[in-house]
Amino acid sequence: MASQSLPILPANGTLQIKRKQSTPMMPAFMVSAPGKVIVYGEHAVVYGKPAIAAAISLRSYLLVSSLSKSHRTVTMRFPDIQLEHSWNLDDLPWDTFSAPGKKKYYYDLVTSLDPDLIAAMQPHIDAVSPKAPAAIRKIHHSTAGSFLYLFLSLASRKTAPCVYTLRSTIPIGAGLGSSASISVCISAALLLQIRALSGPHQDQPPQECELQIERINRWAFVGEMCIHGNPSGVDNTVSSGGKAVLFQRQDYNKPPLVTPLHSFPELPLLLVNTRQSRSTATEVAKVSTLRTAHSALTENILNAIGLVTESAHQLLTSPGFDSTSPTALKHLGDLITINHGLLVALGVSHPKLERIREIIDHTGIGWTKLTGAGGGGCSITILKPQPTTLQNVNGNGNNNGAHHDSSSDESDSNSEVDCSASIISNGTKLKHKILDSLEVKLENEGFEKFETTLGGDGVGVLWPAVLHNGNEEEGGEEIDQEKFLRAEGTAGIERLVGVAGLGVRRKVEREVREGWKFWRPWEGGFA
Ligand SMILES: Nc1ncnc2c1ncn2[C@@H]1O[C@H](COP(=O)(O)OP(=O)(O)OP(=O)(O)O)[C@@H](O)[C@H]1O
Ligand SMILES: C[C@@](O)(CCO)CC(=O)[O-]
Repeated sequence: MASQSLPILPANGTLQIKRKQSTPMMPAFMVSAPGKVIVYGEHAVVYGKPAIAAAISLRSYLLVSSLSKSHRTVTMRFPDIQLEHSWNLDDLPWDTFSAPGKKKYYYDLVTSLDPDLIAAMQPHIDAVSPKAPAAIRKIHHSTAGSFLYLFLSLASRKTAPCVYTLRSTIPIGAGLGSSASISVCISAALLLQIRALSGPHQDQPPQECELQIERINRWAFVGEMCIHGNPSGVDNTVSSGGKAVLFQRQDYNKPPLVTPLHSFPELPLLLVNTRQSRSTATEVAKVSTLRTAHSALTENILNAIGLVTESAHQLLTSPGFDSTSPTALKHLGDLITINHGLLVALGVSHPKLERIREIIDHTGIGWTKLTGAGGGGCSITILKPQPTTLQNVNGNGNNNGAHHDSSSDESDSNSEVDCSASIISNGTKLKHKILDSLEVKLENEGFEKFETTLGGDGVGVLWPAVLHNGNEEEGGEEIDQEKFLRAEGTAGIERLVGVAGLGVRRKVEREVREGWKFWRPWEGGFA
């Protein structure tokens, strides 16, 4: 593996490539970007209200492998959706994308898709999975459209033939920003390939770091537009920058207001996937229909959601905010409950989301809401520091607002039995026991549970795609396409790419990603 440094673009914008030696091909490299949860404010954010969103530790990974010039192809290998397709580089509509008035540059702000460019691209999208069933073809065409629009906008006829292999640990279409995460990966990879990004590297000033993230984010937004039409941009913003943000987009012709929330606590989070698929576009359209039919009412609900977000923001940024204080956590938790109720009123919940909330409420372990577009997808639960007191384990209290109605007796009695059995002095053990019994119960009903943490890193780069695993002498482990494709499940992918994931039961420590570099403006630049 040729050793080659990341391209360096100095502040004055003149491109310099710092290389040990010139090599005919770029080394294989990887980029990775996180999923997100919207903690407060989904749907209302589409109508100009603020939302708070945070990165999670589930991520997408894109491996970029150059081919020799004789290949003349660009290939997507996206096994998560069983998509594999190659285009001949010379057949693509470069002329249309580079025509005067059409050509966009890496530093441009693109806020809408150009119908002429979409039309020029269409025959090449139609050629993708032509025989697949309609529902699958639709998914393939969205992803391929997003990839090709970015590729044709950022690359050029002279771009080296390449294979882009993508795998993600983020459940797709579950409200966790899987599409934004892949758009961020594609945008970052292409910008790195055309050398429009510097770093992340040592001594990178925070402003430059922010500029790089913004550049990736802008193009990721274009990718998001290809996948779901009218995105607010919140998902790609969090996926690019990581941690948590207050996000507001009042004018779609201008960049959104994004305020990083450095004080956002690294909260343990329980994520439950209904496994009920839905499309963000459909859920967003539902709210739009409701808004037309019941405009004043819907406007009030959207305003109320905006107030929920503002209240959380006020608390999170108040002097002396302490995320370990039970009062502060209860405030944030109450807002989760209220926000969920308002989303129910907008009609974007689903019986399966309600069932999950009911099961979790009965354990008293935390506060639950749907996250993202709803209509299925995932719920999030912010965990209480000490989930269940002796009092409510015994059924004498209900500190969670959970309705202990006799119709859900089964979950009640189960959790009571389980909790009673584990009334031990150590609250952590109790929490683990509740989480274990919850997992079984949720799985029995066909749901999938993830334990994760809020507020991690944004986009990262592994350049070249080699992990040293503490042993420089052996030259490291190269991540090639076949290894990457063979890695089994989330654990296999994370092991291969060098990520030690975090769960709610582990101590909150910085995740270990050997060789990976991240733009971290909140730490003064690079890390
Ligand atoms: N791992 C992946 N491989 C290929 N395409 C993907 C992958 N993950 C997401 N996509 C694309 O993104 C689409 C899902 O986007 P959608 O916006 O519906 O859901 P989401 O991004 O997971 O959730 P939300 O936007 O509500 O947070 C898929 O249909 C597919 O086109
Ligand atoms: C439903 C929505 O608010 C969040 C999707 O994760 C849509 C958007 O912001 O683009």
